[in-house]
Amino acid sequence: MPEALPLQPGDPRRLGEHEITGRIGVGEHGAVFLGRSADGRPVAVKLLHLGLSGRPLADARFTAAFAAARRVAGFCSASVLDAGTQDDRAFVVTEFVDGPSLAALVAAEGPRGDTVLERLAVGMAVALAAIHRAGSVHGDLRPANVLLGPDGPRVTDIAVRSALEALGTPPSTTGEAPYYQAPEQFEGGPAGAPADIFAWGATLLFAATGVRPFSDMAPDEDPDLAPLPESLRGLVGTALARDPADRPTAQRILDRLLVEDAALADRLPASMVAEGRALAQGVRAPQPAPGPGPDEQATTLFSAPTPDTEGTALIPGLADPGTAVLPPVPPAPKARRGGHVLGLALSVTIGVLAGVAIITLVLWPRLGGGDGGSGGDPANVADGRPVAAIPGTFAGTWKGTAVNQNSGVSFPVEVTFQEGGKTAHAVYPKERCNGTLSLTRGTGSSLEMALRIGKPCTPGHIQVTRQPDGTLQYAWSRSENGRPVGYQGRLTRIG
Ligand SMILES: Nc1ncnc2c1ncn2[C@@H]1O[C@H](COP(=O)(O)OP(=O)(O)OP(=O)(O)O)[C@@H](O)[C@H]1O
Repeated sequence: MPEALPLQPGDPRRLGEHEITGRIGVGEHGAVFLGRSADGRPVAVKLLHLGLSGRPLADARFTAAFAAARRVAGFCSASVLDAGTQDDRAFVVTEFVDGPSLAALVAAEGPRGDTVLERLAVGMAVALAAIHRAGSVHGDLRPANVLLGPDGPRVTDIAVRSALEALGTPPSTTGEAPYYQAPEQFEGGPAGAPADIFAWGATLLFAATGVRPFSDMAPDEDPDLAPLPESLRGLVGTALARDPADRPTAQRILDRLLVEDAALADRLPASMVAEGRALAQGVRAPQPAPGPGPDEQATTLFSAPTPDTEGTALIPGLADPGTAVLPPVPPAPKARRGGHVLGLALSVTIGVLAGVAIITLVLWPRLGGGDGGSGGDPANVADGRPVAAIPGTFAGTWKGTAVNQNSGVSFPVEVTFQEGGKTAHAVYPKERCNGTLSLTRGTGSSLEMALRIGKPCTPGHIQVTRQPDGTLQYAWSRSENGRPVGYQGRLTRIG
């Protein structure tokens, strides 16, 4: 089984048919657990934060939302294996993908080069063509939902957005989702197949530049397409058309990239090309059996030399996403918790670095001459030396979404650190709170800070910890009536 962090008190031990064995991470809508299916395969189980009480027919509505998605097969998507409800919560089970998300990799290492962009373009289009062909819609394609597995990109979270909508949850206006949404979605229109195509283009531009191409408002300017390889520029331009009718279908994208541009097809794994061409022609290709490691074709092609310096740059290791998570609430006294949690994260990290990181290095090289990314130096994430002031690796403005797992409430957080300072500035935009974080003690990789903040926000203890994927874990805690309470989230550097 892949590595994951241990389960916490209160975490489920079983969801549906699936044994739950560890924690992978927490997102805006749910916690993702590592599980084992009845046949022993590793699976990822997303348990939504949302409670179901008071939502009539929640079980039927939720499972129906995945009916079409469960028919999607293909090696560029994380297949939906099951969906259901248990103890007032809804869960969805997908194939486990052993690799970081595109968002995490770009945050840690910077933009990707042409070869990777072409693989991503085709891989995501293969996934979308299969999803649309099955009569489903992704609804929330973005860099966090593209996992970079050993055998290629895999699109995950298929139909989760429509399942949330089926439960009466309005589309998220916080977090990352709005930055990749098509104009029609801002006008309250449906997230149909053309919206997925818009998100395909926006996600590729993010991968090419390392920054989001649009703001969280309806896109109103044409983005600069120059950072994309010439092979993708025209297609991404039309994918980002404001009128959904002007966008190509996923099938048309595959036709252009794999049938009309044979040179591009020569640079990709043969299995990906075969599946893409079959989908372009409206037939289903034979499905490759999902394998745990890099297949022969993928390895050959992903490690092929390229005109730039891709593959030669030594990228510090990235760990399994599971290492990037701390327990939601400190279960033990503070001093022990810091050491225990960090030690735990490190031991898991060390265990997987040799596997995932080496595969990631070889298969997902960055742009030659890139700036090394905005996420600091993940190789030194284990820096346990005490510090008296904020280290340079924390400097900058970081943004993300925190989740209170007890209440299920999520909210955005923004924190700005200055190198050499002893305080940092925290903003909770939704609550309109500004606070000051004062360093109480810390190491090169983890800072303990006291948060002073006015109502409606609450002061408390903050622990900010650098993660192997270049993000920061931001955990708030305090004791209420002798009981620890807390929230936490992952922050990505934005400036
Ligand atoms: N199928 C999967 N296999 C392996 N890891 C996964 C899978 N799905 C999600 N993860 C990992 O689990 C963690 C949490 O994922 P999640 O989807 O909740 O994050 P998010 O996209 O930021 O949040 P949300 O989708 O709720 O807005 C991430 O590290 C993600 O890479």
